[in-house]
Amino acid sequence: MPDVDMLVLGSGPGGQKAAIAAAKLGREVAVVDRADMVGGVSLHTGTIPSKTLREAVLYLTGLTQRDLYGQSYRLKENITVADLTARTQHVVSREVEVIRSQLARNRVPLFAGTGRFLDPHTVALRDVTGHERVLTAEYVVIATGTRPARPPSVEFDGRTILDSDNVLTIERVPRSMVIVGAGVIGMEYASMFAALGSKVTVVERRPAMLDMCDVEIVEALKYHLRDLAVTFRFGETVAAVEQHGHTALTVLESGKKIPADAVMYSAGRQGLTDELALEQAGLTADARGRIAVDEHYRTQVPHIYAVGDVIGYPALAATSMEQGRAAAYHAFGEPVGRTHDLQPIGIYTIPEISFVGRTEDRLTEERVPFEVGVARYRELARGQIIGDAHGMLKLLVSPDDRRLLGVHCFGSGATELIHIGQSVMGCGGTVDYLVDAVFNYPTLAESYKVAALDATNRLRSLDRLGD
Ligand SMILES: Cc1cc2nc3c(=O)[nH]c(=O)nc-3n(C[C@H](O)[C@H](O)[C@H](O)COP(=O)(O)OP(=O)(O)OC[C@H]3O[C@@H](n4cnc5c(N)ncnc54)[C@H](O)[C@@H]3O)c2cc1C
Ligand SMILES: NC(=O)c1ccc[n+]([C@@H]2O[C@H](COP(=O)([O-])OP(=O)(O)OC[C@H]3O[C@@H](n4cnc5c(N)ncnc54)[C@H](O)[C@@H]3O)[C@@H](O)[C@H]2O)c1
Repeated sequence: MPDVDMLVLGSGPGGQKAAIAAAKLGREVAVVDRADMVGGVSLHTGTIPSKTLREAVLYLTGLTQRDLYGQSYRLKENITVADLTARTQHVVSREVEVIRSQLARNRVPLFAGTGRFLDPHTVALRDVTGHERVLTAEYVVIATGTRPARPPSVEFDGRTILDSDNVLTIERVPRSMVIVGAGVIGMEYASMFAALGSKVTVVERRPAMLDMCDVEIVEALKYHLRDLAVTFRFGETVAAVEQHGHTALTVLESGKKIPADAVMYSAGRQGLTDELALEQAGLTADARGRIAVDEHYRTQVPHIYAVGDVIGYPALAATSMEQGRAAAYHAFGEPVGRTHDLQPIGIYTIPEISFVGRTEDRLTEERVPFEVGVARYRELARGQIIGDAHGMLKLLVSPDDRRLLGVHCFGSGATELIHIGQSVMGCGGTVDYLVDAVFNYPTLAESYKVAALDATNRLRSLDRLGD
């Protein structure tokens, strides 16, 4: 008899939800993680601290209030790191408590330490003192996440040369900053530091950024960030970063040199699989430490599942949670619905971006015809009230069956608003539902009705031509 039905390695969003789901099905389950990492990267260096920091930046700089109270409006003149991080510690410790108590009341023991395979059903758990205990399990879920990828030639010191882990512990807000990599992490931090008044330069190897998003929205984001003095260097690769006292000099392959108070690397992440002794379980990881899985999150060893960032794209907290639940349900024969195509993406840049479904570019590539309906916040009463003139909602509608193919949102509340579109899409609703629905007024949600009317007006012109 194995010691537990399911052993979960990692207590981030994926691991937590796998464990709770298994416990709710009446199974014996245990979770292993370092005592100081309960809640995972999501809680300690990723989602939660970065979003709490963003909230503090928006509040203290008054950035989003300037259209209302004037361009010089600020809540505080000299914003310090202490001002910015005051809430973070509180939020993180409360969340750790929530996770611990959720696990405890579902009778899921949390072992402090890290796990490594001894064989496909046996894991050695090692705590900080080096003490080891061995646990056997019928099923294992690997939810060990990722760490920032660090090029070996760059000497990270946590003061001037940083990654997204130690950017949270900087001593002062840098006057100038280079951000390497214009992925989601890079652009979220570029937005925050630009809002704080740092002179930010973003260096990105590719010719564009955030290519999963709507092109028009990415253009709008670039415009806003340029307005906050962000410089973009697309199609440029960082060759080296040199430290000169308190200044870091970023050298690009093109020969350009950029001096700055700080450099932050956000050039991808590496799966945390090197300490798992995967070979003992008959598993392997790719060069970026990722583990391959099937549609049920099973690895090539069928009783071992892998979920969350360790399996790669989309590498989000929300998707990791869902993968964890799906893996546990699959292991114990519980049916699980699949909503893969309708996972929303939320990017907390300033302003924020969110979307669900396909982009115009993808639909065009796939030769799927669509019509567009747009609502601009400046034409909504709520947009005027909150002083957000740049926000927009875009619906992509099929002219054949009038269903929504994609919803793209930019500006205040985008990451919340997107769920209206997600629900309509998930229930197979058409644009006509949104035309007929009555929304509270004045709200930003009203943008759905305005965009739906815009789309149907265009569809009507097409229909008339057809007649
Ligand atoms: C700066 C930043 C901002 C982000 N913002 C967002 C956001 O706004 N929204 C969003 O959806 N996502 C965001 N993400 C992504 C999100 O944090 C991840 O998708 C999520 O944390 C992945 O969850 P996970 O379950 O894979 O585990 P993780 O959260 O990565 O945690 C893995 C855990 O496994 C543990 N572990 C590692 N090795 C072992 C071992 N051998 N034994 C036992 N335990 C082990 C680690 O200690 C860690 O606690 C952000 C990420 C970063 C870095
Ligand atoms: N809001 C959110 O949902 C959220 C927020 C943050 C992070 N995340 C997740 O975290 C993951 C990691 O994000 P990320 O931004 O670190 O990685 P990424 O892989 O998405 O982006 C890294 C970028 O760096 C560029 N790059 C790499 N080396 C370079 C070099 N030497 N010079 C110039 N450019 C270089 C790459 O071309 C790439 O565009 C993502 O998959 C994302 O899903 C999600």
